[in-house]
Amino acid sequence: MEALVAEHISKSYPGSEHPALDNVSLSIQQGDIVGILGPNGAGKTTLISIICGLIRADSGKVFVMGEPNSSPQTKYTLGVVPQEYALYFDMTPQENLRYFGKMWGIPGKLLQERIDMLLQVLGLENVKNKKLKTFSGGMKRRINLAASILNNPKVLILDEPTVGVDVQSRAAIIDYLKKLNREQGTTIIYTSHLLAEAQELCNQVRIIEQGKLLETGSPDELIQKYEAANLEEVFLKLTGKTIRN
Ligand SMILES: Nc1ncnc2c1ncn2[C@@H]1O[C@H](COP(=O)(O)OP(=O)(O)OP(=O)(O)O)[C@@H](O)[C@H]1O
Repeated sequence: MEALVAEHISKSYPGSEHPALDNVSLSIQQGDIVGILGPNGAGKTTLISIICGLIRADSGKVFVMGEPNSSPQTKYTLGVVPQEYALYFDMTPQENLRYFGKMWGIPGKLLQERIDMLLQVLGLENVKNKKLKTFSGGMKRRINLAASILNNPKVLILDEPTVGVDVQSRAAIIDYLKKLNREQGTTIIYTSHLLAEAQELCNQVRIIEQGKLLETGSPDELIQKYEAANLEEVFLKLTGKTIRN
């Protein structure tokens, strides 16, 4: 079954010359780890925001686990880790996670077990009683991730989760995403412009540029198709540009 289907999504922001998304369709199978890859401004955040229902597309439809993304069910099946922190900096990791857990209606004992597990696997045990305002960006990202997965979503979407984080946090995040996928079968969809990281993490990638979906496939399929050494080279052959230009 498909975890996510997006059909013919288009979106133009008022006043901009080019559409942010131009007729993008995606189909993502349950249990996949999918990288939505493209340079800055490609339309990744816009696409994710539409999938999550944060902004409206001009046209097109999105289904999550077979249900329209506007259905109340989606609140429980879809988890989102935004680029910005949705956290309280005057509270500790424990307090933040308890707050979010209560919001989800997770019963107290189960909630504490989940919080303890997440703090441990994300390497935050030793700072669990310190206020977030003293934390590095990478540590805040890890708590952002923990807050978004407390509710055990079937589909998890992350917007550039490893950008600007320290090496240790990056490894903790990547390892945890792999574990979540392996052990719970969580479908993981993440945006990135880090092609080497995506090549290592993802079994499927979608390449977007200037609002258009350019390629779909596994990293190996695309590397073969473009006779490339890696995904960086696939992107170069596909667009004539490096991803950072
Ligand atoms: N609120 C907005 N108003 C007007 N234009 C916007 C808005 N948000 C994004 N855009 C434009 O839409 C296009 C796609 O932006 P988007 O943020 O979706 O790309 P992105 O791939 O996520 O890039 P980044 O990696 O920089 O976040 C860009 O040209 C951007 O300037």
